[in-house]
Amino acid sequence: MKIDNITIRHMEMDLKAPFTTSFGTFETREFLLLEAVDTDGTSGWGESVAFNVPFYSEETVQTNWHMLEDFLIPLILHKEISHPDQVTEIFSSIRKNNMAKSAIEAAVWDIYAQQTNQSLASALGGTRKTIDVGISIGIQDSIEELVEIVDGFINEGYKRIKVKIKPGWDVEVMRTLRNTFPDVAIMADANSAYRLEDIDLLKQLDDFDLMMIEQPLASDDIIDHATLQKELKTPICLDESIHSLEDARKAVELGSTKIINIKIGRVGGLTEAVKIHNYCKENNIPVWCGGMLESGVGRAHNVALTTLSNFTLPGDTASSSRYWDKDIIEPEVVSEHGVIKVPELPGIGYKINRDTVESFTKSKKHYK
Ligand SMILES: O=C(O)CCC(=O)C1=CC=C[C@@H](O)[C@@H]1C(=O)O
Ligand SMILES: [Mg+2]
Repeated sequence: MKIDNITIRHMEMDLKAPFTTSFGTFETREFLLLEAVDTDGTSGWGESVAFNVPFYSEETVQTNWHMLEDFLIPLILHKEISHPDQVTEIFSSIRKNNMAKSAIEAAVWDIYAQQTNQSLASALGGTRKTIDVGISIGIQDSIEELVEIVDGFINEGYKRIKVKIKPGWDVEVMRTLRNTFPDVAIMADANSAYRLEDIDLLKQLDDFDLMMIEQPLASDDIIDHATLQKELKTPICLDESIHSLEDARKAVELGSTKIINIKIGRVGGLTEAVKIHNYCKENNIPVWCGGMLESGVGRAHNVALTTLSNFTLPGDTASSSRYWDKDIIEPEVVSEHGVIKVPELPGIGYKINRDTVESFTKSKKHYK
């Protein structure tokens, strides 16, 4: 395989409903969409999950464009690639910038799967033909509103409910949800909104039989999470703290986490995501696939990754229609009763609607 040209598109899609986390509210989703074309004309697609603001991680749409244009694209264009695992090696001189790297790496995986006439799921070693999925719900204006939204998604059959928490929107919220929905799988995601001093408050969450508390403490911490996990009954799940297999190994060995949320962009691509999956499987740490309000391209990659055997907990990959009036792929990702059928066509398995892509394109640039 040899990448002949790459097109980057700065996309902006309106979210059907604002999504609020402990670090802010999104009403639209800006992101970079990347198309890589092999010398034989095969197109592969990847999506960077970086936001337009550096609040989830230090990467943004703008930093991504700079890294792709000035460093990553020049490293990979016209280079002979025999397997997508080589992309991580090709990029090894570039520090971090994982979301920018993963946009290209995921597109290369898409090309490879098409050229080897297999689904991306199979190319990654996945075996599942369907995947169970949950839903992630942002912070609402009132607990009553949240209860109504949760009720709706439970009726749609989502396998687990993830709600955002932050100081002032936590214990009462989770108590109400647990009292209203005694048998539903519920988890909380704090996005680093707490400190170790909040330990007494966080221990109150142990009363609600949550599946996990995601990233309660600082986004670059594993030490305080290890201290906190010793005090909590509820398993801690790390998201922002885990950028690589090495981060995962250290966190598991320290006892900082009992579950890991794998996000392809956060860890630099599918190759590293599979390595983290395999390590966690060997160490009896269940994993699930986190979401980043992706378009259908990133959503398709998440579906493929979630077919690997140790993705035993429902992830965030809900239906396209949860986020978008119209997605950029056909068919859209559809979850029926919390189950998504894994496409078996070669590559990501969904067709890109180029007209819809153009309609959401703010700007684009072609690199040969
Ligand atoms: O529905 C999804 O795509 C998941 C949304 C979600 O929970 C998140 C998206 C992006 C950053 C965070 O706010 C949060 C997460 O940490 O998982
Ligand atoms: Mg999270």
